[in-house]
Amino acid sequence: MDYGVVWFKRDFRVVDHAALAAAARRGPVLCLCVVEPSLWAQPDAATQHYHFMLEGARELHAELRRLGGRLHLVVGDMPAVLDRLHALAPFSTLYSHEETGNGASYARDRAVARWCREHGVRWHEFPQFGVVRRLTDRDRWQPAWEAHVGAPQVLQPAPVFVPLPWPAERAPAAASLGLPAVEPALRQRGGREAALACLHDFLDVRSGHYRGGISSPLSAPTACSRLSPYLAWGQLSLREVVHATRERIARLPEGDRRRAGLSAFVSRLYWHCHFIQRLESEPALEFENLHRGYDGLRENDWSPVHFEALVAGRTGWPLVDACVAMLRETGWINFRMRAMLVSVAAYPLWLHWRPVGLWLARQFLDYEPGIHWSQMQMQSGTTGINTTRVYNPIKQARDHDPQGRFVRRWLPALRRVPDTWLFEPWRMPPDLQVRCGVRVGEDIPAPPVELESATRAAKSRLHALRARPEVRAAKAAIVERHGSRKRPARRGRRPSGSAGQLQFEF
Ligand SMILES: Cc1cc2nc3c(=O)[nH]c(=O)nc-3n(C[C@H](O)[C@H](O)[C@H](O)COP(=O)(O)OP(=O)(O)OC[C@H]3O[C@@H](n4cnc5c(N)ncnc54)[C@H](O)[C@@H]3O)c2cc1C
Repeated sequence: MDYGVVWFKRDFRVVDHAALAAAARRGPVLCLCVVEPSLWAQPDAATQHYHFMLEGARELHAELRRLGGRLHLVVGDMPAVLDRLHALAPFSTLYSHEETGNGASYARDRAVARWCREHGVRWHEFPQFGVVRRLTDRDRWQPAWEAHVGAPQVLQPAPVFVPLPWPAERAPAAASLGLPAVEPALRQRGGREAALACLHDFLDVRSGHYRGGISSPLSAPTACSRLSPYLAWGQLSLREVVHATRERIARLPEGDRRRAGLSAFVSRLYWHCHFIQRLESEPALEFENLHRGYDGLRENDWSPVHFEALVAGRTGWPLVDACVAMLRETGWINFRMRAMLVSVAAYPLWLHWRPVGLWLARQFLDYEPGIHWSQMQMQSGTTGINTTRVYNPIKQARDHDPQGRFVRRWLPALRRVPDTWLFEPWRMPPDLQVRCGVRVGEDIPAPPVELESATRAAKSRLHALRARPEVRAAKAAIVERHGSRKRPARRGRRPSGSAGQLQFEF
């Protein structure tokens, strides 16, 4: 009996699942979730990702049980799994969503495509986001995004299920995949139920605080949607979220704060796919500068001392260290604080984006390679098409945590530091350090570099490179291939130094 294999990757849901629907329309289906040890051994993989994925898989399994089937979990590298399955129970078609993942998942997909060709199996892949495979013209991207999110959700015909021809396997423990034991104690939980609760809570209530609430690390945890891990792991479909949001906007009265919040939120969903499209079109950007003219800028200056201070949350700049502490406990921080962390790493600490990005990929529960690596490069100044954005952690603290509530929550030693010294505690006079019982260099670290001069030196190195004729000349091609067309600059009147998505505001 012929059947189709539905391969669930980062799309653990039944709702709006094009691959499952297509397979079920054609005949019996076998639903597969493959734990691939070689992917979990990658340097961007983390225990929290694995557990979040399994939480989603468990709920998907329960959902498929209600439909009369099950999700079969198998451990092994995908081509080997397909070999085994095909030998025991031949099938003619493989169904999945397209994935724009890291280099290892891209190589794996190519190996699967090869396997399919060699075994006469058709592989049908369906877009999961508004990302276009083999996009030839960036001008066509925005209408394609709108067409994807505006299309009706895929209706699910009742599938007929086929069992796996070998006994059920258990998910391996994270440790046996080489993943560390620790994960953020307060991270979001995976699964469709938590995802829907998060979505509706945001649509109903929290979106009223989105505008004005997303920048401060104090208000952002509730003002932001917090949907990123559910989108990254496909426990919600992007289209489902856009539809629910647009329907809600249409029902809200004029002047309701949620309307503005939800409109701004939809534009973030557009950026979500815009950045993933960059990696889809340029897979090398995970490893190489998007603008190759910036090669050599930081590669040869790696400072383990700076990196260790950052990762340990011991840079001495309170807002930076508090963000690292929050990230360690929760697996999430807001956009502005992510950008600030990377900016501090890239400018005063002069660290290359790749190792910093690997560390952050493991810290972020919502790690989405396309957004992540594009943002790492943008905030480090190596895309060549974005304005240099440098976030001063002292100014950010004054603007977004003026009373020091955030830094004192995450850095207990600062609770004893008087308000006057909160933003620059390393400057406290020695007698005051004794009186408040906080010694710089012991209870709190001193910054490894002087912020202003180190940032100034970093910026001038970057600007010197950017001014070179060959670097300037190569910019146009990158804008053409990757620049956003959302708000095009008026013909012949570009603000100086701008191109593509310079108007990207946060
Ligand atoms: C260095 C750096 C790395 C990042 N890495 C990731 C990542 O791995 N995964 C990830 O989902 N986001 C990443 N972001 C973008 C952004 O910080 C997160 O999407 C956001 O903080 C997630 O919280 P939220 O869902 O509550 O966001 P909301 O503000 O509620 O946004 C809604 C959704 O829009 C998308 N989105 C929001 N901001 C952006 C943005 N700037 N670019 C692209 N998409 C956006 C996300 O899917 C998000 O879930 C990164 C940002 C920076 C500066």
